[in-house]
Amino acid sequence: MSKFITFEGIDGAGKSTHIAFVSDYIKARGIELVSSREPGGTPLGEKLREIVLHEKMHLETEALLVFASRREHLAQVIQPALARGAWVISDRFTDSTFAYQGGGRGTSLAKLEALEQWVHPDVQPDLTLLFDVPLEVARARLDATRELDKFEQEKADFFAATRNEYLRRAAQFPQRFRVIDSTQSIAEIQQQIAAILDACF
Ligand SMILES: Nc1ncnc2c1ncn2[C@@H]1O[C@H](COP(=O)(O)OP(=O)(O)OP(=O)(O)O)[C@@H](O)[C@H]1O
Ligand SMILES: Cc1cn([C@H]2C[C@H](O)[C@@H](COP(=O)(O)O)O2)c(=O)[nH]c1=O
Repeated sequence: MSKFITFEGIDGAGKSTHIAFVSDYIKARGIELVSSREPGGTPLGEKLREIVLHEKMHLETEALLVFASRREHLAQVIQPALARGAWVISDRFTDSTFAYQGGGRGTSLAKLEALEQWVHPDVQPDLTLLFDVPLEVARARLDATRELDKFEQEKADFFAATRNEYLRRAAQFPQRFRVIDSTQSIAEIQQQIAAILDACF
């Protein structure tokens, strides 16, 4: 049976580091896997990603654009894959919108819930891995690696509110969220993820 798995966390929490591991772990069981990301995942979505990550805009414009990218992603990639029985992993999904646009920017959660109902009333992840770290740890990891985009340049308050909203949602939806202490070593985290995935097979 198909599964939809999402990876979440503040920038630098380490989620991208574990996607290859999860991908190999699932494929080793002979399962067809589609690996994607948001914003993006389709040619149109990738164009929207460039705009969202680099242009300044009204906070609600930003929320609308990430949901526009998601609508296309669902139609072109996620829903067809799930319908044929494949597993899908997505580097970010709607929890990112609640955390970044809702928690970080302060867009009304009721408006985001309305958009969620519009764009994917019948689709929710089966499993969401939330990579959780203190802001300073995430920031140090980012500074060590790359040029920062619009979100990554935000201040500590923004990321504190983003992280809080993630943790609030994890408490709200405990059946699908698994919170991973991402201050652990990569090997320890992989061991924890393997145990979580084993429960899905
Ligand atoms: N558990 C860990 N311990 C030490 N370093 C880590 C750990 N996890 C990730 N890193 C390092 O931190 C940096 C950021 O990791 P990664 O790109 O996976 O973060 P991310 O959460 O995907 O960030 P973004 O959302 O901005 O893409 C990388 O250099 C990675 O090697
Ligand atoms: C899906 C989604 C993403 N974002 C932000 C969060 C990140 O800062 C970037 C994506 O970068 P990554 O390195 O690929 O993680 O986009 C957002 O603000 N809202 C969303 O819905």
